[in-house]
Amino acid sequence: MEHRLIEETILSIPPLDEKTQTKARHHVDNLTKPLGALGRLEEVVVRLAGMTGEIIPVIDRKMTVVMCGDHGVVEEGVSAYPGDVTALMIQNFSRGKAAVNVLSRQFGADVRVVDVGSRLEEAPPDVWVRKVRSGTANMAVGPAMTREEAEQAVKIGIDVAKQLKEEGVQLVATGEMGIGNTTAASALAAVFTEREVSEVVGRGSGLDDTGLERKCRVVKEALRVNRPDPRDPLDALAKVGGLELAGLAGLVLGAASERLPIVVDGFIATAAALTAVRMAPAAREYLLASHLSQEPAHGWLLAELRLVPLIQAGMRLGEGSGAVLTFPLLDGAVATAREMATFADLGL
Ligand SMILES: O=C(O)c1ccc[n+]([C@@H]2O[C@H](COP(=O)([O-])O)[C@@H](O)[C@H]2O)c1
Ligand SMILES: Cc1cc2nc[nH]c2cc1C
Repeated sequence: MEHRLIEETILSIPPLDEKTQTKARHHVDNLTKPLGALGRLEEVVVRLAGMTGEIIPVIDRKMTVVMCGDHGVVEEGVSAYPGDVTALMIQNFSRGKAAVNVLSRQFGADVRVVDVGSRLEEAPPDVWVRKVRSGTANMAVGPAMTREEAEQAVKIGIDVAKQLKEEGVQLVATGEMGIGNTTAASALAAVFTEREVSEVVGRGSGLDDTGLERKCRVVKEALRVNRPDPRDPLDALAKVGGLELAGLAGLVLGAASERLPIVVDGFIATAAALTAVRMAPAAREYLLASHLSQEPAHGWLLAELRLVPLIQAGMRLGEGSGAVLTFPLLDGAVATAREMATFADLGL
């Protein structure tokens, strides 16, 4: 089983439960409000019903998984921040002091930090250390990692999803931390959307104009040197992806196979989700898009996934912060389905 974990997981992703979905639609349509008046919240309830198989879904136990990894390509000067910030932020997550921790506390969710490939040598005890390697290699000169390493990181993500299911988690959010990872996400976006590099590269954590130009050149060079195959998502992940991106792709596959709803965070998390969906189209059905990032290519990735984000707040933080911000909206949506009167209750 172990060596076939990825294939088995892909094959075990069930389609949505259409009967339950139809019943949920019927229930929502009979609530005491004009038809469709709760807008996207209605769609959320109906989709969650199809994913979970419950007419009124229960999503009380939510977990944000923050996958962490470092990027060799940072040595090309593609980030506004030094690579050391990845390790510092892992410690910050562990102390509960990052934005994702604060927002998760605010909205009653938990955070699980998984180090798939940072350069941090000794992680705090609550961090799940599943390190495939200490950072990727510089994709501008060769592949970021081997195919085997990418597979290993995907398997880690699948395992994490299965463990969360066993713990009783009912919804997962995809977070990431990795200085340089918008370069990897842009490269994957170029591969999967076949758009020009200049269209898919943005300022990441805050590059100036010179930095942005340099980042474009580096992504072009990485694609020229590695020639990632758009029909082979694992090849693309290995050559121009990242360890936390591969981990998140695995998390999406694993969560979908367990019928767990997945709230996708920003640009990097969406690039990972699209990679997972290219591996397993059925996984798409389990995704909810949280917000629209400031990164210019995020909208195109969401369009590829046929997802519409719930929030536009000009965010570009990552960590799962945007996904966690949707939790009160999701809870509100489910509460209306659970607690509102129907027209039949009013005798109509
Ligand atoms: O999620 C987003 O849309 C997003 C957009 C820009 C930057 N980030 C975060 O910033 C880091 C990557 O930025 P950079 O410039 O180092 O590639 C990484 O840790 C991400 O979590 C995240
Ligand atoms: C400080 C900092 C925090 C982050 N959180 C996610 N990406 C980040 C990037 C930086 C630079």
